[in-house]
Amino acid sequence: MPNKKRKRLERPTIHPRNRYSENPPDFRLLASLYPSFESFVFYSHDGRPRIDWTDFNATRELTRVLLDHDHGVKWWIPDGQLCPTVPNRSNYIHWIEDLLSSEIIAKTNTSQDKVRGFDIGTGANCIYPLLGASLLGWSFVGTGQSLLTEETCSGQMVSGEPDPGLGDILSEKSESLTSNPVVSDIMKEYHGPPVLFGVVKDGESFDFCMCNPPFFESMEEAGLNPKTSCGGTAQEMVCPGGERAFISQIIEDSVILKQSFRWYTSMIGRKSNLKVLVSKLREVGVTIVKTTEFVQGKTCRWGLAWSFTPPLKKMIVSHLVEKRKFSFMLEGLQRQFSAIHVLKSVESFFTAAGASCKSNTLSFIVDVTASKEHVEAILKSVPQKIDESVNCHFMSETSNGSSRLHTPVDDKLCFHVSVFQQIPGTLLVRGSLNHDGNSESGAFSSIFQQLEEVLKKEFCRQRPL
Ligand SMILES: C[S@@+](CC[C@H](N)C(=O)[O-])C[C@H]1O[C@@H](n2cnc3c(N)ncnc32)[C@H](O)[C@@H]1O
Repeated sequence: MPNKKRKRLERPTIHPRNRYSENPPDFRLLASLYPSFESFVFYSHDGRPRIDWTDFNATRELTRVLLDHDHGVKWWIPDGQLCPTVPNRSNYIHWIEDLLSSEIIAKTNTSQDKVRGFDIGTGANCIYPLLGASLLGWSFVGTGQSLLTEETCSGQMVSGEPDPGLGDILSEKSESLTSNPVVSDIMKEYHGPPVLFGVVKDGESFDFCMCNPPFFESMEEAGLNPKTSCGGTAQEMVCPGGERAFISQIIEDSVILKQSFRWYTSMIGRKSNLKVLVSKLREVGVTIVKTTEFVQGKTCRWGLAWSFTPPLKKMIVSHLVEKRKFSFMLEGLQRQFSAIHVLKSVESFFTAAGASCKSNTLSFIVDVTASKEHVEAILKSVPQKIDESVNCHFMSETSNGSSRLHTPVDDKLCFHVSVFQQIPGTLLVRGSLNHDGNSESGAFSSIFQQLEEVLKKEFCRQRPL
């Protein structure tokens, strides 16, 4: 099979419970049912019905008819506001549903009968509360600068009578979005109105929060995709520092609010930001991190979730996927460096934490033995504070649902790291555990990720984001 094709097949796809996963929207049927939509549908040479994705009116009409036809929701947004795509946004809702039903962390007593969510930045379109309520019966509190005035927002939700519950799903909090002096000292990158801390009331608790953040730093950056027209005003799309600053603020707020939310989650638009934010979570002492990829057509986004709720250890064991070998590439190696420099740096990385190392410069291998204390020292070697009271478990989820978990090591860790030349300017670094063991595998994975960051910083040319 040609490489390109195989790659496409291996990509994660739409969430299996997404109602459009087996049956994508049927434009022909919708056009026959909704004359207002019919005028946007045209037929290509092969007879397939299409719409012009660069036409805001067409995408808005599609969203309107899908919400009406498949969710019983009457919906509309004014010209130019951010227009959501229903199948895409449903993926995030189903992922949260997975998190809530998984038994990775303890259930809390916030989880009464009805799931209670908090939508950061509901926007004029109110899409997440609408989908969460219509698909799963959840209730929401929503916040946002561009949340529509009460009459428009509730008008969107209740005018279609099919779901009487929808009127209750959203209580608005936009009035809280004034600057808050209490939080100003913790805002390092983000300089906007409060996000969670200062907005959530004392004693209030939620099953989860979710966020589709203002992704961009400027409107120029936001207008980069000429192939679609989803609208979006500056107030909806832009914040100083972009999504990285915004989600960093959610993380900092979560450190204060801790178990007020069972799960903190956010969508992320750039993979490079995912890595940075996962590192940040590692620093602040969360108990668990989960990541996922949302793919829908040509759009790819990432989901990040974390919690301060204690993990259920027994359940965690069953989630473990043992892995003894890890590897990464060092691409764009700066000219003056070669495999030997990298090998030396690998050795210093481990000896600096007290681990013992034996290098073989002929075969480009370093043998490492690290005690529990050395492992802890390596994991703490990231600058900035770490909450030492919490054992950290980092999980990432791949398209096939497998998970990686990083638990503290019980005894000592023995492994070797090899450096291979791939092509000029590119090295492969591979780490292999010398023996089996689940907890070793978890800790080793964390250490290896850290090693990757350090080596990339030291040896690779930084690409502009
Ligand atoms: C990309 S839009 C997402 C809108 C909608 N949730 C969606 O998925 O289409 C980001 C939203 O965050 C809002 N926002 C910006 N700063 C905020 C803050 N400090 N608190 C809450 N919402 C904020 C913006 O006004 C905007 O509506």
